Amino acid sequence: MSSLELKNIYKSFLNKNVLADVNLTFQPEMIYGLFGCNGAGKSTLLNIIASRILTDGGEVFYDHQSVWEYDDLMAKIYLVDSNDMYYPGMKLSKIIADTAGFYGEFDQEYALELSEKFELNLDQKYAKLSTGYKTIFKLIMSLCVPAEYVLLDEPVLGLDSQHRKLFYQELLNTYTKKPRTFIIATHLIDEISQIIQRVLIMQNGKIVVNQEVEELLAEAYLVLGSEEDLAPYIHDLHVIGHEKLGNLHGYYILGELPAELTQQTTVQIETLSLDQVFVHLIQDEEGDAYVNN
Ligand SMILES: Nc1ncnc2c1ncn2[C@@H]1O[C@H](COP(=O)(O)OP(=O)(O)OP(=O)(O)O)[C@@H](O)[C@H]1O
Repeated sequence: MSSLELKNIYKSFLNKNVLADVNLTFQPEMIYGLFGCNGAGKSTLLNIIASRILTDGGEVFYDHQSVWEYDDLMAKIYLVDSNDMYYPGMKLSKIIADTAGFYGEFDQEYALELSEKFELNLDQKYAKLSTGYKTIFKLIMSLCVPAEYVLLDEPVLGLDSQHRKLFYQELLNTYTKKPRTFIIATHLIDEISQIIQRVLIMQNGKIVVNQEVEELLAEAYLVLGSEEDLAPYIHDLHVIGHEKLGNLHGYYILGELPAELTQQTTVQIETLSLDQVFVHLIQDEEGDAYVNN
């Protein structure tokens, strides 16, 4: 398996820059979370990688070959989003059989097993499925296709919590048995923080964070204390957020804390969730200081 390399990707709609010189390498066999506020450019980026929309500049390479020039390379990339990909009148069992015929190594057995787990009746026609079950069916297909890069744009939209949990479990199961790359664009950051290995954050069409989740969270803190206690340290730290409750100040910080500060008995230090890091980082004008491609 090779990495997928995005080089100098530009895209604008109606003279508005949506992607501005995106350079990024997706590693094989890695689960990525792709986060960003509404309109940040996540779907545009995934659609470009999957060749569903054209760029205004730049290219996507697999093993140094442009994926848009070779059909066999395109089969290595599979995108699931809110668009319906199937003929509405077709039975699910027929869609599975046809997909298996198209992709030689489609895991038909696993598709049937997942259909049972999700209680999906394969005799139904696609058009007759509820919104949630249409999503479930598309997700089942995404876990069974032999693509090396599976792109999931808001994959659990419309799924109840039990089905979301089951999907995350199955994604991890299939990944463990057959590692490949999943890129999951979602706003449900905390829900997937346990399954992703690397976090990508987009802001205004740029990747502003590209880091191992563990590494990012290992140095993400909320430091609580009085102004008097904290003032000597704060100016040397990367503060991404600040809150004040009466006399108590809370500073959201990325980076190593000075030992002297951590030893203060009147200062309280808490670790942050990925969602907390995202919320504060995205508001922080210096967010792009964390680019780490
Ligand atoms: N076909 C299009 N025509 C015009 N503008 C578009 C088109 N597709 C996307 N845009 C614009 O591009 C910007 C990025 O949209 P995109 O859907 O990529 O963002 P996103 O990060 O996926 O957002 P969300 O989290 O809301 O799904 C938005 O301002 C959007 O309005």
